[in-house]
Amino acid sequence: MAKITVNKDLASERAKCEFNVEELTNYLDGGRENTARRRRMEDKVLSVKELRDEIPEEYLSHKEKYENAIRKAVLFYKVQKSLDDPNQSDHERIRNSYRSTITSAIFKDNSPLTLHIVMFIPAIIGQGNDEQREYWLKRAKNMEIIGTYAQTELGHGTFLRGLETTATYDPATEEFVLHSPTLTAYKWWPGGLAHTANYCVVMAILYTKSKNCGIQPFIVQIRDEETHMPLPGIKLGEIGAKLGYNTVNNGFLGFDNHRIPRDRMLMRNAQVSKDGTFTAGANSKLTYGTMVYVRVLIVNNMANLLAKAVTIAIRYSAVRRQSKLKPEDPEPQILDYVTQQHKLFIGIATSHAYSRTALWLWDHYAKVTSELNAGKLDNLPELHSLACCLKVLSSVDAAVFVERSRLACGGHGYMLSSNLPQTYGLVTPASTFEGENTVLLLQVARSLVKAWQQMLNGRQLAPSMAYLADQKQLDRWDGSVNGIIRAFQKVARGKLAFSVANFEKYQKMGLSREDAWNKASVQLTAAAESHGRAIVVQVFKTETDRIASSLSPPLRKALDQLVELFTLYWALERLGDLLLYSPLSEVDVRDMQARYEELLEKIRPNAVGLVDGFDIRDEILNSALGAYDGRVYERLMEEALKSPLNAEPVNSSFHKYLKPFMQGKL
Ligand SMILES: CCCCCCCCCC/C=C\CCCCCCC/C=C/C(=O)SCCNC(=O)CCNC(=O)[C@H](O)C(C)(C)COP(=O)(O)OP(=O)(O)OC[C@H]1O[C@@H](n2cnc3c(N)ncnc32)[C@H](O)[C@@H]1OP(=O)(O)O
Ligand SMILES: Cc1cc2nc3c(=O)[nH]c(=O)nc-3n(C[C@H](O)[C@H](O)[C@H](O)COP(=O)(O)OP(=O)(O)OC[C@H]3O[C@@H](n4cnc5c(N)ncnc54)[C@H](O)[C@@H]3O)c2cc1C
Repeated sequence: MAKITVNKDLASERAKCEFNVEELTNYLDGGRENTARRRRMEDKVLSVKELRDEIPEEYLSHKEKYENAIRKAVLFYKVQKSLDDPNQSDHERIRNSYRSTITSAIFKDNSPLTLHIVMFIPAIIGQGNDEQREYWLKRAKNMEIIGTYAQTELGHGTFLRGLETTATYDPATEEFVLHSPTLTAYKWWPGGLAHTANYCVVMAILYTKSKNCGIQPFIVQIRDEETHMPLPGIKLGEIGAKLGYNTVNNGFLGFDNHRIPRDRMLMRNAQVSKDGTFTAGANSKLTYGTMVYVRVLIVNNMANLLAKAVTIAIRYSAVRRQSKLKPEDPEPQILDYVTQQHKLFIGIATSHAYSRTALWLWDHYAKVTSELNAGKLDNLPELHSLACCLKVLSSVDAAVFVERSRLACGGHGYMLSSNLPQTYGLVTPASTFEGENTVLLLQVARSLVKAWQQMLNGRQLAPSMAYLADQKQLDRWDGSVNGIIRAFQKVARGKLAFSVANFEKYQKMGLSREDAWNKASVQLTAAAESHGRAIVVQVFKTETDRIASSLSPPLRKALDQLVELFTLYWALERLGDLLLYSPLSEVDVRDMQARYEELLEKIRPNAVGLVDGFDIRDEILNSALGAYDGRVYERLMEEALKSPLNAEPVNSSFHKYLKPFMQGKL
């Protein structure tokens, strides 16, 4: 293997690191064997030359980008399949791939098959009865059919009960008639729907015996399996260029009285019999299960995307020298500016926080799902609330810290060759898809208000809300991590109490329950956000303590510093709340600030080691600024030279427009 020359600043950063980077990687992967397995997979995928782009994607047309993405998606799927361990359960397969970011090496803007894997197959698993699973899963898993999840419409994304697509049962032919009565009823957004999928799970309002039976899932063929032409009665297309996700092939879909057989309604929960009799499921919200599943996955996805962005920005900050700290000294590495450390170290800590939280949530999800399969529904409301609030917080924080990483790279962060703009394009839609964030916070608030009433009635609360029942005030400020976690719980409790009181006050003033809720909703969402913060700091701390206990002291110390930094960062961000709901004094604030600055200083020598520990290969980072060797300037120039405009010294537009214009001839 050719020896790589590493930028000397990066090399000296690596020499300074106080812990063993490989040990950190193994910790993040969940063990040495998992690291080895992940790397083997990466080696294998990256050895396929055809999966690499000859021309940078950004110089392709919209159409070429899609065609190139499809070409690679097919090949990538085959390589992945050849590495699959058939003995793993679906749960293990997903859990073991939580650190896999290899997809990013192939697609800068995500794959057109994402929805097939992430929603179509899970919808069949979660919504299909045993017979339907048997038939459709085999076809979907073998890629004999490609599907997507078609729920959102042009006129409605959030309000599912307001969907306009109808599925009307016709007992005479034992078929459902799918129809889009208006333009706003057109399905709009589903990934892969435009030109990739030939099937989809369509969420539509079921009518049988002239009764609205609510939203139900239907598996619908939309294109001919041979010719790929849209079937009669189906209108399909692409929704156009977007901020990101441009290779995901998001589409629209309209139905003109399109008929499908009765057995195409996914009938795990609710059923329609041949004569049109509707049997409701145990809980109508089980129909929303696919969304819960994806919200859980998003938390992990956000942690990985943030790890990518912060790796790029930290390495760049070690290489980049700018301005002067002291007049007599040379220009320092920008990483020596404490403001730069403040911008970036929180990104490292946040990625750790959400990757720990994601695993914790995934295990919780798996437990509740197995209970649901056994007919026990008691823990569904808590799971829904947790998935909503952790999806919201992870997506908001990832978007903020990815963008901050980009800004921290100055002008070069604006270049597509840094891969930071595209990474932002991948994190920011997560605040909207799978439930718009404000709307999901309102769902969390709804569950908190309910819990509050249960507490007043002396009933036991779900474990993640149990802290609400602790009525004891904090008698003194305890600035330890555990002390701050308790203070965050007091904040969440206090804000909830305040918003419930106002909600009730507005009703007493004569507002309807709905209007009072709307009027109190800014406070309610703030209480929901605080609840989420309390959960994340607590899970981050307890899970790190639990898993890191066997690590070497230097690594343990570095992880404890990240947990403390994360906790202090949010305490300082939320000073107003803490001053209102905890016994925090001005002196305590000054102490916290001093400790925060001390932590930045302690983390500084380990910063490059910490991002190296994420072990994200250059091919995955795809960044001129973030490569392992730190050849930032050389790579920027190499990438610039790939611009098609640099293929010729004089562009034809000079002779056509500029020259006549400058010579007054145009
Ligand atoms: C760690 C492991 C990780 C492994 C990693 C593996 C690698 C995988 C790589 C990929 C990873 C990530 C993928 C990233 C890419 C993802 C691409 C995503 C593309 C996007 C797709 C979409 O966006 S699909 C469309 C999504 N749409 C929505 O989310 C719509 C949002 N709206 C709603 O959910 C509902 O309308 C809303 C909940 C807002 C209201 O519903 P409504 O029927 O009106 O209900 P309410 O009246 O408000 O409430 C009634 C009661 O129902 C309860 N409830 C609501 N929802 C649920 C639910 N889902 N489950 C359970 N209960 C629910 C609610 O709480 C009320 O209860 P109450 O008791 O009456 O109060
Ligand atoms: C990249 C991307 C990929 C997507 N992929 C898919 C897919 O594969 N399949 C699919 O079905 N869908 C998909 N979607 C659609 C996505 O799920 C919806 O955009 C999302 O659910 C939000 O709905 P909306 O766009 O209708 O927003 P709206 O609900 O119209 O929200 C607009 C504003 O109104 C506010 N608002 C709405 N309702 C309330 C309320 N009750 N209280 C307070 N405020 C409210 C929101 O907070 C927001 O500020 C995708 C979207 C994106 C961006």
